[in-house]
Amino acid sequence: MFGGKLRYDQAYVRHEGALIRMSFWEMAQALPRMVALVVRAAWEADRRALAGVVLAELGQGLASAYGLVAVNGVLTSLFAGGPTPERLRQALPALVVLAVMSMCVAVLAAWSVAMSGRLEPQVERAVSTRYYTAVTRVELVATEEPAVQRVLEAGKFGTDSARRMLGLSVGIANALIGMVAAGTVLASLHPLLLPTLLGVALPKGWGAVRSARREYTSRRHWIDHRRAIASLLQYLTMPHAGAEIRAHGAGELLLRGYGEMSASTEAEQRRLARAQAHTDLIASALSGVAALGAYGMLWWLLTGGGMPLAVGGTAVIAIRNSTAKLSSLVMQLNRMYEEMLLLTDTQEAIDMAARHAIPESGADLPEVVNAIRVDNVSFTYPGAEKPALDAVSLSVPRGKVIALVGANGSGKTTLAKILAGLMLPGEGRVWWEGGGTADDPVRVEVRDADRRQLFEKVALLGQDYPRWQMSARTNITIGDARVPADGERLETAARDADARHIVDGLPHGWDSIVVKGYERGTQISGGQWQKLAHARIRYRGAAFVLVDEPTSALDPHAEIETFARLRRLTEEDTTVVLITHRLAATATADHIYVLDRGRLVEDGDHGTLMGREGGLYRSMYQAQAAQYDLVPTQAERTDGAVESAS
Ligand SMILES: Nc1ncnc2c1ncn2[C@@H]1O[C@H](COP(=O)(O)OP(=O)(O)OP(=O)(O)O)[C@@H](O)[C@H]1O
Repeated sequence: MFGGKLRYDQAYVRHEGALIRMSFWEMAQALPRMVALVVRAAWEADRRALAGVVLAELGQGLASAYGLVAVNGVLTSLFAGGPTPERLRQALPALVVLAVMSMCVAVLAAWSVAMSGRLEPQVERAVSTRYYTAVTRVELVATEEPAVQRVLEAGKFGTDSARRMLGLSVGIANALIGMVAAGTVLASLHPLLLPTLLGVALPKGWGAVRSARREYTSRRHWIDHRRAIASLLQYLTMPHAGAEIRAHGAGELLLRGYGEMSASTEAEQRRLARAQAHTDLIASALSGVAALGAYGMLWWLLTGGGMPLAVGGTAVIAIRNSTAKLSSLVMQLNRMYEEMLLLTDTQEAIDMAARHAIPESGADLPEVVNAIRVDNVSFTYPGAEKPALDAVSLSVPRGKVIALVGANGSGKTTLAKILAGLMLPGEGRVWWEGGGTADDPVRVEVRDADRRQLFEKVALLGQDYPRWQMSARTNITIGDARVPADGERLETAARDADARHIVDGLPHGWDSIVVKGYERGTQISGGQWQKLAHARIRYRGAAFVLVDEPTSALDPHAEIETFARLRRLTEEDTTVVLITHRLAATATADHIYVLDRGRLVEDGDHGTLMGREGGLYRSMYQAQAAQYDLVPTQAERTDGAVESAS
């Protein structure tokens, strides 16, 4: 279904350096950096909440340590000589301290939960915003490079890791402080008891890291596979695929594919579970031996008379406390390690995005641009063998309709993207000209230009334009996100694009959501979507309007009307770059450029191009016109000649 296996893409994992990054040493080094990243995000989001969490955790540690000291006091009083009521009375103050400390721990734990609950969503938002802002600034052409695409895609999985890492950091801090408290008390009871704690901790830590690494490697290897399964399942519920799913039986094929692909995933899950069980067993055995050693040493100290019984009792409680904290620490470290790997991916994606970002500054464009000049431009898509554009030179003057014509794949859309500044040419130059004098205009080359200024001058209606599954209003006002939505502009744009009547017919007018399934949701037709898209470029009100097959879904009357409306834009000095296979519409264009396999092969107005015997434009026009019996095809002309000769 996907033309072959999608798993075990080891090369890419190695290429990204993920395996190197995952070494224990690398991760140990990365931990402070990642925690700092999370803490910084938390600090910027909500300082008071962060301070609250830190204080609550430190307070809990202190209270636990005092609690243990109090336990020691209680046990010492109880194991002392004398009558029982007397011993109980002596234990009372320490018991009160113990009760107060327990209450403190409970209150501080609740406070920490409340504060981290407040902080976590804010941290997630901060990191997600950083990631998505960075990704949307990447040069379009960079997103076409598989290596970049993969890093950017992998970064998506770590955006909520920051949130989880914050929760885990709090948990780890809590466990660590608890262990330090118990360790300090243990060391003060007898210095030999402390190293035994390490013996219990180390195997568990080793097991946790090993399992997390294994899970992560598996996730990276199977990333394409998981994506493919998700997209496959998505088709099953997508409204636009619904007809073929039912009528063509495509659903059965997809479900079969899902079954086969899931079987491979399940096998991998089984492998992981077996490996994890194996690792856990080894870690627990080693840790168990160390715990046995700790209790053995305690026994030896007690029997040898080196330690009073009461102190031995406190030591047992301290060891139990610290091993409970240790279990929680190991569990959380395991998850932390995995989340950290994911967050590292996000950080790497943000860094990669920054390296490929559209520059945020550049030369100012002239206030009024009189022409875009394309000079000997070639462009090859990343990974492609042949250029999509090959030494193309042309000019797009202000206030004209310029048509780009050519067969499928001849390079029209690519040229439009270059004109819009969305892609930079591989070779050649694109000049934006204006101001100065007619002989010596101000010229800014697209690579030097402030691209934000350039984009402000452009409105796009692509072949595959987005159908925003939002309100009818947003579908139009999203055309100009720089300013708050303007009702008057909205009405004018809708009227100018012949879209007002569509909105009148919607159950909730402008507030209707143009997709079913929401409360105010409704479905609109393909042509109605296209009219909303036209209204969107009207709303944008840019000097250069680039439209790619703008009437593909419109009925004949609407199509004729739409081309006329686009033509009328030139009366406001707007330039229209029109890509269409409907050559009746290009007949009225001011200038037509004809592309063939990436090269510019003809140009001129309709009359000039039709006068060119054997020309590409002429043959395409005639072939289309012949469908309506307007012009005889070449074959018909030849037949006619044969008939008249005979
Ligand atoms: N994202 C891409 N990555 C790689 N190659 C691409 C990409 N987009 C287009 N191409 C290739 O570049 C060439 C020009 O494509 P382009 O979309 O510009 O043609 P077009 O003239 O607009 O075609 P159509 O009339 O079918 O819309 C084609 O060979 C196409 O396969």
